[in-house]
Amino acid sequence: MTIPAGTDTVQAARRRFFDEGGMPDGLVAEPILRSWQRCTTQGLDVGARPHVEPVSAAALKDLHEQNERLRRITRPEMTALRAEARLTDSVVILTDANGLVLDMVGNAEFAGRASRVALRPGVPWNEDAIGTNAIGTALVERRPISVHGGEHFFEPHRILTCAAAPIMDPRGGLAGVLDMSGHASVRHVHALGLVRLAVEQIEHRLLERSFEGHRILRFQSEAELIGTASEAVLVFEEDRLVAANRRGLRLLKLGWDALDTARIGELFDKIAAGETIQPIRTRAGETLLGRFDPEPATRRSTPTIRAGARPGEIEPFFDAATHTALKRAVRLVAADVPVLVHGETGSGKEVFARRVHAESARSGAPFVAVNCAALPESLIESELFGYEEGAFTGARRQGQAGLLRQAHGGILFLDEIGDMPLALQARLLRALQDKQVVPLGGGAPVPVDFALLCATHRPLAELVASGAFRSDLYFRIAQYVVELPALRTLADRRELVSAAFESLGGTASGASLAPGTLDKLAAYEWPGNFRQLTGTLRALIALAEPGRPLEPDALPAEIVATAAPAQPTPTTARAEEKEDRSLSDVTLTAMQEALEAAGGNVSLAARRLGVDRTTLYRRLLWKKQTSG
Ligand SMILES: Nc1ncnc2c1ncn2[C@@H]1O[C@H](COP(=O)(O)OP(=O)(O)OP(=O)(O)O)[C@@H](O)[C@H]1O
Repeated sequence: MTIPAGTDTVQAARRRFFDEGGMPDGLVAEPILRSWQRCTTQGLDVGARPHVEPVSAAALKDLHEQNERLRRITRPEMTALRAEARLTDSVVILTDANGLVLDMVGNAEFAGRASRVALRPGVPWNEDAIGTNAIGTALVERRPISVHGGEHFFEPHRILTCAAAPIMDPRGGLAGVLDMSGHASVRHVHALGLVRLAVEQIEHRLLERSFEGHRILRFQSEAELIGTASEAVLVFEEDRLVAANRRGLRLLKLGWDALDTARIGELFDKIAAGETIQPIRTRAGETLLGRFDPEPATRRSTPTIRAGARPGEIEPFFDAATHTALKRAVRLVAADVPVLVHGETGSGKEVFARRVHAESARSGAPFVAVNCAALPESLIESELFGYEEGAFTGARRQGQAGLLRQAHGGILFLDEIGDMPLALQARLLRALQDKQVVPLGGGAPVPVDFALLCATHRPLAELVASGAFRSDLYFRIAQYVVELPALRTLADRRELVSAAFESLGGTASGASLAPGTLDKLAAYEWPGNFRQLTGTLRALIALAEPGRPLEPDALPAEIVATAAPAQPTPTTARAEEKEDRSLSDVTLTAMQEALEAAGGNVSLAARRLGVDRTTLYRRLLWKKQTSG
């Protein structure tokens, strides 16, 4: 049954349940009602203020260290969803297995509001303390859930709309929760779909990295899904099932209690050993397709960080100019010439870099991607250069080799290089020049050999001019610059949308786009570029109902509102004038102060001043020239 979740309905349900002590049957979803019941049974007072007890900064630091693996494994999804969250005025949250918020990224303004109701790092959002909320309730229910406005137990939380999914480890334990939260006045229709897909990727990676050397069976109803994050996976020790992903258990109608007890012979008719995909028959009589991973002894040694495309990633498409740039970049990498990839966020800089790696002679060695903007400044140095035993409090016993050394033989991809702190730029330059790494805490220099690709969405040359980026490092890394186009500049977006829908498995899964929906998608300018396009299409595919084309009302509001393709029009010019006017109100001192406070980060300073970045640049350069 679909539950209408309008404000009035929820209010009626609240009155019935909390004021009259009755059952609001059919007025709220069952998981919400179950949660309200749990909260009242354990004595939470709906009229009181929620009891919030944040941990201290030191305890949060410890928790970050304890959850280092989880944080590292979820980083790609956090980064991808962060861009989505910025576009939808929301935040992405990672919690530990107890619902304690470890990290929060996304829209800074909403993060500020969320923090007023204690939705911030260091605060546990479990049901016991906070009442019904997506994080805590997903943990209890052990399944994805969204909690909107007044469905939250406590009154102050009605400003939130949250979608969360528990991250399960391959042994059936809870590893953490991924959540997207925004303001309840905006319904984020795709948030739950996005969070679920992200968690599927995370769980897949958790499993991949945990069971090397075991017998691993991968299966699905369609061969194309094997090898993607949508595959079902079972892990056996000898013939005993020891780990699985959720899809693997679901396809066999098993629960987590099957681990350590079920034997392969009880689950399937005899499966031939071998690495090729073959039909396999479950004991329940269903025929699926599957294959075993190569035996550990015959397996090539796997790099620490996987090469090529990310799991579940689609085959990228490139326009003709980008395709030519790709071929050139492959040749330059072979000649040891560093390449800088420039493009707006989501334009595919990392995808491009991975493709260069896949097509290069270094494809058999690791591709190590480092997002310089995602790492806290204090961590970048130790992550990149590694450290010796006991280099600092909290350092691991045996020290750590660092990412530069992990890239040995392969490609090091420094994403968002424009965000690297100045002090570290000097250290990086030295390592690149000397082709050796000196770990933190001393120790002998270690020679390294990797090809370098860097990427940024920021105008590096201008950062050099404003002193925020070292010119010597710039000339070292930007010997060849590839400019990736923004999607709005591509002439045929209709073809692009159709190809992406196909490639994401939309058609194969029985989904289709109504003509009006395709028109809207093609007319939209995609400010988040490929990331936003693929994210939106993935969410649409997840929402599709068999046999019913997706109508425009399934689209996010900003896409529905799209009219004819927008060209740079007088409106844009007017907007620029307006920005210039608002900037004239900002004094030079305020500009300089904002720039200093932002550590030389012009984008950040511009955001804080509420003006466009390029306009701020123009003013700064103009000021430089006129003051000699
Ligand atoms: N050429 C492409 N073809 C198809 N999909 C793509 C392509 N490039 C990027 N994508 C999709 O967009 C997502 C974002 O790509 P990527 O991480 O490479 O962007 P980016 O430019 O590095 O973004 P950011 O600057 O925000 O880090 C990818 O996960 C992928 O799904």
